Amino acid sequence: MTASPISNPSASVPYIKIDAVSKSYDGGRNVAVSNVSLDVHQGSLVALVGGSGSGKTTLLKTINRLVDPDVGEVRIDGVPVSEAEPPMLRRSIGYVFQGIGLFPHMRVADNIAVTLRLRGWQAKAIEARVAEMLDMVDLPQDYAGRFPHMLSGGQRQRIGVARAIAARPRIVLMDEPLGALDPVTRDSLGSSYRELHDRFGMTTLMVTHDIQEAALMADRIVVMKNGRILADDTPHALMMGSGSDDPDVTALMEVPRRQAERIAALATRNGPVRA
Ligand SMILES: Nc1ncnc2c1ncn2[C@@H]1O[C@H](COP(=O)(O)OP(=O)(O)OP(=O)(O)O)[C@@H](O)[C@H]1O
Repeated sequence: MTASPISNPSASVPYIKIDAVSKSYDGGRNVAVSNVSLDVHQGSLVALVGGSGSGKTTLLKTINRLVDPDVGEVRIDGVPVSEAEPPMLRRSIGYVFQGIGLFPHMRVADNIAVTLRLRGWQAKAIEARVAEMLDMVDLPQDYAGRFPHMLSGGQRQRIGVARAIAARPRIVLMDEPLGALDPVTRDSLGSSYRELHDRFGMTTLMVTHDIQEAALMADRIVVMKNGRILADDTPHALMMGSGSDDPDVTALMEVPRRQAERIAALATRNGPVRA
């Protein structure tokens, strides 16, 4: 029998364990991830941040086996993902990426219901869950009958999030999930997502370029550079400078701290505020 690493999650910690993982491309010339170890505890939301090409997406994909490491191992609830059939593993892990490929010939409702159908849900239950998901991502119910080409980029992105979490997976991997959204929707969907994440006890790894979003949404921020982890701590510790001495991390964490100060100052002054 094929092992199913997330069929029986227990309270054992860490829930996801990335152990000394390395991955390179082009016959070893391009090192994407270099000897990375990371523990993710059940119920936590961890943000992966770092410059372009720092290895965030590659690392994320080792969890649902879109990428298999050259060296090292990923375990979910103690079971190596290498023992799972990739299609079964992916069906049990929510995955959202920017520009997510909705099925163009399928209406929104059917796109959201893909995993539910694969799991054999009854029509009534599917209909109810689709309606709940549309509410969650703040789209009117009559969008259920639309095709993806009838939606804006941001609306498609919201359907991508709805599809990924419709079956309430225990693990959700998000790669720039809120990237195509306007700031108001981005903020609102980010908060709704965090609420659902907590309500349903999901465990989320989220790649984002927005450090402010990471600080506001995540329990922990992992900063990557050149395939390695530079820092891994709570937003508070990193913003207070106690999480890392690395100058890149300090510069990165200065951004939300200074923005928060400038916005707080705006509330008490007239006119532009400079940091
Ligand atoms: N399929 C691939 N084939 C060859 N090289 C790849 C492949 N995927 C990623 N890379 C390379 O691996 C490195 C890490 O890429 P990765 O996408 O993991 O970084 P990232 O931090 O997610 O970047 P970004 O923020 O720009 O999305 C980069 O140098 C990239 O060019």
